[in-house]
This record gives sequence, structure tokens and C-alpha cells, in this order.
Amino acid sequence: MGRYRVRVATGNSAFSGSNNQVQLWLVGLRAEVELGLRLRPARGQMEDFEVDVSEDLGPLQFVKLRKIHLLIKDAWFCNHITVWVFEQSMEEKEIVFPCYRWVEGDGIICLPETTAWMIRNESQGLFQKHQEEELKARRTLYGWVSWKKGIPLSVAAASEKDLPLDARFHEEKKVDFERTRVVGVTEIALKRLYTLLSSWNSLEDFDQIFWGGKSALAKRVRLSWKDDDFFGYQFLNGVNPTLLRKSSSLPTRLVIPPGTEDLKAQLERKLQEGCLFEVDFSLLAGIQANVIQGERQHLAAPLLMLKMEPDGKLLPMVIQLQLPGSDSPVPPLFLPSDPSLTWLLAKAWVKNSDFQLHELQAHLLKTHLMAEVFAVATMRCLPGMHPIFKLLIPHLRYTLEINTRARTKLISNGGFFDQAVNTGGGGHLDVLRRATTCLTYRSLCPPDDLADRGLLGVPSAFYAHDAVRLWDIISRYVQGIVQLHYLEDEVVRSDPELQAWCREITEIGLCKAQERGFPVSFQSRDELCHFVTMCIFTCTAQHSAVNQGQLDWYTWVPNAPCTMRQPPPTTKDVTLEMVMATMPNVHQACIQMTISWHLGRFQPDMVPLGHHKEQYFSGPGPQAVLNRFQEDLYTLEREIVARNESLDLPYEYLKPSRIENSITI
Ligand SMILES: CC/C=C\C/C=C\C/C=C\C/C=C\C/C=C\CCCCCC(=O)O
Ligand SMILES: [Fe+2]
Repeated sequence: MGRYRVRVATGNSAFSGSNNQVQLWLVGLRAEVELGLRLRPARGQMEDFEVDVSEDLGPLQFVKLRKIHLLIKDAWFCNHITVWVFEQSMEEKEIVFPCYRWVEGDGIICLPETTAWMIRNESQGLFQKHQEEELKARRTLYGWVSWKKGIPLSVAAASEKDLPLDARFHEEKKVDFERTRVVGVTEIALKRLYTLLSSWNSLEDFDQIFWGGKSALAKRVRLSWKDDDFFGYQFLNGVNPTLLRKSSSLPTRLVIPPGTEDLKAQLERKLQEGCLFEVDFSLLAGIQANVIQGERQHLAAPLLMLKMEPDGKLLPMVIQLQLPGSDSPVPPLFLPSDPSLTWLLAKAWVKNSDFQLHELQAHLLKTHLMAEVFAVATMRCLPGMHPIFKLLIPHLRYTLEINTRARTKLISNGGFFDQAVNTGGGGHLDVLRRATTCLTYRSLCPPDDLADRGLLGVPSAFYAHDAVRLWDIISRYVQGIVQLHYLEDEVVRSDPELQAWCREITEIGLCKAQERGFPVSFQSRDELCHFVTMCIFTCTAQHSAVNQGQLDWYTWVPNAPCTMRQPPPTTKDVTLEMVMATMPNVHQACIQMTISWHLGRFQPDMVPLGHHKEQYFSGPGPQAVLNRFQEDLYTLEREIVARNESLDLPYEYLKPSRIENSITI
């Protein structure tokens, strides 16, 4: 018995309130009581009321709530319920029941209090029963489907409309996304009209469709894209810093034609000096090129060799556009000393190939689709009271919707890849399949990946430096939360939901990825922390590193052409007509620029890394861990700002304030 003050907090997004009435129960260890209230929750409001309860409820464990609709069903977004207990001779006690979900229909929803997972063993199985019922419902809502064979599984939803309401964009996000789409489509149409009567026979003609005003760096790209050091820089710190690796030997595919022995001597010297680097696009070899509006597009599978200069510049030394084969046992090598248009076209072929592997492998597969697997497995295996659910859920916001939209508009039949990209038309799916077969656990963990690629400690590798710093900061945050909940390794080993989550990701979502180093169980807190750190890094920092740069590096189309309309050159006499006949046409270029802007632009409702408002945890311990996380991020922010001040090209994509807390675009 005692007096209770109850606070009902409603979300702040549009339509979060409800005209339906809400009924509440308090559920204690010894009894439960219906509060007899009928409140209509209002958007952004916290509504308090007090009740005297005669029964002895015992320690509160749940709040139950139900929305009652007479005529119209009006979903309500409940943030949380907070209860203060005033009991005789005891000071007031605050108990929080997090929700952060839509309340639809008229079923009863059970909210466990925030420390429930810690006391689940002393509660007569009440929490266990709740968890089982919750996961049973979630497994119905969040199903797996194999969208295309050979790539990670996705959420079962034919379009975003089929997703559960809790996985959907909130109104503000939806309105902004749809508005941007309309702006983009209108822009494409206007640019088509505008260029109908104009020339398209010089590289400067791309100016007619260029949206330089949206990014200072994009304007710099337009000015400097032809320069070799600017070209090389992009493999270290551009929109795709994931392919560059330090050479440990001359690649076997690099057949040196007779008469170019001095090139071989230069390469070997750089190799001995430890400053030879390579980017190998062999993954594209044999991929079927797209046919766009009846016009066959073309693909290459380049190898690029570069040398790291003492001043940190990375300069291209040689480009081989095709793998040696029966029809071309000694493919021509293109050199910086070749005629300027020949060398420019060879570099353009490298950047077109980089566009394919960046968007399909680094961006779509290794961030978006990985995050989707984490999201579906989390919803299917971890109850809302589980500490790893609470840790991860802020980093999974909106991902299922943006990925579903990608499957219906970007990589679908007739989608933007089919309309404007030379791996479109089905080749893009084969690239995704090939990339999946070489998607290792190590490649998703920067300390391992960058060590394997020989990029640790390279002074001009700013992505590498910032990625390792962020990994360590996120790792400390994850360890802080894990150590509060798992007091020894045995607790990890004996957590059935956690072990099921691990298996669901590796064996189901990633299709038996244990062969690629992914775990099928966690035997220690360290193993758990490493994996969860990888999840959060992938959903935040890594996506930021490969997403934001689309606006800066892809809107000047010649710097990263989305398609190539003529075969790669096999001789050195290249003309401007050949270059313009190869580069994307006006329509394709407009699509590239528009989608690159759509995806790379700053999201107006973005939540910066570590600054989500939802409070799934409560108490001083988790709050202290989160505070430390935010402080570490702010320290890194200041470090990066200071470092960038001395750079001609500041590297901004891993500045914490620019990293979104989840993959939403
Ligand atoms: C021509 C395409 C140019 C650049 C983008 C290419 C590939 C992007 C790869 C991965 C992106 C991952 C997710 C994007 C998610 C949704 C995109 C939806 C765009 C469609 C907009 C619309 O019309 O709804
Ligand atoms: Fe993205």
C-alpha cells in the first residue's frame, strides 16, 4: 500500500499523441492494480497524476498499458512511464519503464522496469514469461528473407509499407526524404531540358549540370580532379578508403611488357623502401556490363600501383586496366608519362571501378546490409530488457526502412543502378555476391583491417587514424556497459538470448559466415565486447566514412563516373571525342549527381553518435559510462578540428559531430 506518482511521457514527433484513451496497471512482485485512469496522451507532453493504492504491490516490476479506441484507432508513441513510490518511512523511489515504441491496437503492452534484467532470477519467472511472449511477437513482426541468393538475408518486407510501425521513418524524416526525392527528380528533368540544345563534347560541359554549391569540397574536386596527387589522395581519405593496401610483393597479375624494365625497377625500389601501395579491382573481372537504353556499357578490372612520397602524398605509378588473359596476355600499362588524355582516361576507368566497389561493397554490403542483419537478429533474439538490446537499439534507427527503399528504388529491376551504372542490370548483384564471399569479420574491425592493409601509422592516412581512435572510444563505451551487466565470463556463456543472437547473425543473417571468421558463440566478455563494438562502429563511424563523401566526390561526375559507355582503351592514342563518348551521358550524369546528393547530404533530423535521447538504461552506472563516451567523443572532435586546421584537404567524415548514430540514408 502507498502513494504513487505516475508520469506518462509521449514522443515529440508528429502524430505521437493519440485521441484514444490509455489504461494503466502497476504490477508488483506481490500484486497488481489497475489505476482507473483514462488519459489522452498529447504529443511532446509529460502528464503526471497521483494515486493511492491500498494493496501491497511489493517491488514494482512492470507497468501494463492499453490504448482503448471507441471508433478510430490512433497510434500513440510512448516514450516512457516513470513512477515515484512514496512508502511509509521510506524516501521517494523513482522507477523507470522505458518504451520508445508505437502503441497500436488495443492489446495490453507490458513494460519491465529498467533494472529488470539484473533481477530477473529473483522474480518468480515473471520476467522470463514476459521475455518469451515479447520475442514470440517480435519473431512474427520481423522475419528473414533472402532477397537475392548469395548475399546477406534481409527483413521480410516487399516495401517500406510492409515494415512494422516501430521500424518506419518518423514523420519528419519521411517528409524530408520524400521532398528531397521530388527535388532530385525535378532537377534531373530540368537539367535534361536545359542540356537538350547545348553541347556535350568537352569535359567542361559537365558544368552545365554541376551542383557545386552544395559542397565546398565538390567545387575543389571540379578544379583538381585531373591532378595525380588529388587522384591518389582519394584512396586514402576519399569516399572509399577501404581498398588501398600496402604491397608485400609485385602483384602477379602485373605483367611488365618488354621495354618497360625501368618501370619494374622503380616498382621494386618502392617495394623495398616499403612505400609501394596497390588497389586491385579484380573482383570486377568478368562481371556482365549493363545495357542502358539499348546501349551496351563497359567494365574493366583495373590494378593501380601507387607510391607514398615522404610528404605523405600518394602518387599513381601505373595502371593496368584488364587482367592478363588469353586474348591479351600482356595488357597495356598506362603511365603518368603517357599523353594527358590517355592517362586521364585510364584514371577515369580506375575511378569508375572504384565507384562500383565503393557503392556495392563498402557502402551497401559492409554497412547497410550488415546493419540490417544486426537489426533483424536483435529484434528476433533480444528482449527489450536485455542490456545488449538497450545498447544497440539507438544505432539501428531507420535502417530497415532505408534499406528496403534501396531494394525497391536503387538496386531493383529498373532502379537507379539499372538506369545509370555499368554494373547495373544484374552485374551489381554478382558483385554483391562476390563481395559477400570475401566479407570477413576482420575486415569490419579497423584495428585488424588496417593492420592487414598496412595502413596503421601512415601519417597521411587520416581515415585510418580517426577510425582506430573511434574504435577505441566505442570499445570503452561497450566494455563499460557490458561490465555493469556481466560480472564474469560465465554470465556471458550462460546467457541464452545472447548466444542465440550471435548464432542468428552468423549462421542465418550472414549465411554461415563462421567460415569467414564470424563467431557462433561468445565465450567471454572480451569476445562479446569486440563483436558489439564492431556492430556499433559499422552502424555509425564506418557508414559515415563511406556515405558522406558521395556529396563531395561524386557530384563532379568525371571524378567518379557511374558508368562507361565505350570499352577501355588498348592503345595510347586517346582523343577527347573518345573520352566524352566513354563518360556518362547527360541523363546518366544527372542521375549520379542527384542520387549522390540525396544520399550524401546532411540529414536534418540526424542524431550525432552517442547523443540519442532515449534512456533505455537508468541509474548512475550506465549514465556514467554514457557521459564518459560523450566526453571521449568531444576530445576526439577537438583533436580532429586541430589536425584539420593544418591540412589543405581537411578529413571530416569521422568527426564525431558528423557521425550519425545509425544508418538512416
Ligand atoms: C546512380 C546511383 C548513384 C549513387 C548511389 C549508388 C549506390 C548507393 C549504394 C548504396 C546506398 C545504400 C542505401 C541507399 C538507400 C536508399 C536509396 C534510395 C534512393 C532512392 C530515392 C527514391 O527515389 O526514393
Ligand atoms: Fe548510406
